[in-house]
Amino acid sequence: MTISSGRQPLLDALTHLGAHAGKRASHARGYCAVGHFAPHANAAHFADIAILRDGPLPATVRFSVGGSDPAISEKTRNLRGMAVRVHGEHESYDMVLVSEPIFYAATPVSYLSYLEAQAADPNTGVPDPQRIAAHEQRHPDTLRLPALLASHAAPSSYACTPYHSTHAFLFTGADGVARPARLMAVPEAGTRYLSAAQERQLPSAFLEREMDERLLQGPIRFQLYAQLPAAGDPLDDPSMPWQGQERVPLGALLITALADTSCDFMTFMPTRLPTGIAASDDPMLRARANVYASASLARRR
Ligand code: HEM
Repeated sequence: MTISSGRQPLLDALTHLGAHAGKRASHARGYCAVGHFAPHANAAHFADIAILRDGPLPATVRFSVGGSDPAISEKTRNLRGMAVRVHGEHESYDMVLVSEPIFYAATPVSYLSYLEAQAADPNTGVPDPQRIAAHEQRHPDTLRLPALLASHAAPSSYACTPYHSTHAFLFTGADGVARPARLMAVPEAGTRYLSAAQERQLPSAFLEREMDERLLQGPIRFQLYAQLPAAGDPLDDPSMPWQGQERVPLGALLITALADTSCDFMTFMPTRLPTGIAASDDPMLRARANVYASASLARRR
């Protein structure tokens, strides 16, 4: 069913892979949570913005499973998402993060080719292996994330995986200098993937109940960091892992309760940034701004 306008090739390609009317064209399965963000005492040195100076601020969060199918099994070895909006007094800050340090493609052209290669051939009902092979030869950047996802089982909980921005952003510090960094959220519960037995035995939907039970013990915590690049780490390619090990602590994100469907019609925008944080020249990040705005409009129709 058509939910796209036809003016956004990337959105059209995602939609063609099976988007459902009224649902997100990507990360369709998910649910909402609420909590707050407590900045680290020194975070404003790194990024001189009100959100990092003020006390704990309310946050709306959406956890999701990648893909366009709202009924996708939560055991699927694909990306998990954590979208966060920190509600500042004057500005909000959206962080749209995924459970691996890299994304599918280096550029919008490469991502479009990847999505088109995954589409079912109308004659056979399955993707055309020759088209996939031709795509992979032209765009080897799109091989990295699928290999990483296949190398381990799905996270055993939304609370037990790190999340990453994959893009670099520019953070302007108290000294007026803008420094590139990627965002990462590190779970205090540690990183845990499903065991082989859990992959076989768990029902396809288990994550919400797991979170409900976990929240009975208290808030779920993530430490948010700015990951700094090492020399040579690319600032404009989310398909490449960074070697940089240095991290600046920005604060703690606490999830206190699940919130059902309250965020369903919110659009978390990777470019909704407070003054003091700017988008980098990453062409994927630039492309996302238009796509998410169009997707959101289409979803509300
Ligand atoms: C040009 C490349 C990309 C395109 C075309 C794209 C497209 C989309 C679309 C259409 C949605 C649904 C938006 C809505 O209806 O509100 C979405 C959601 C999402 N995307 Fe992307 N995306 C891209 C790159 C990325 C990257 C690099 C990341 C990694 C951080 C990412 C992570 C997510 C997450 C976590 C969601 C779910 C957000 C939510 O829960 O509301 N995407 N994407």
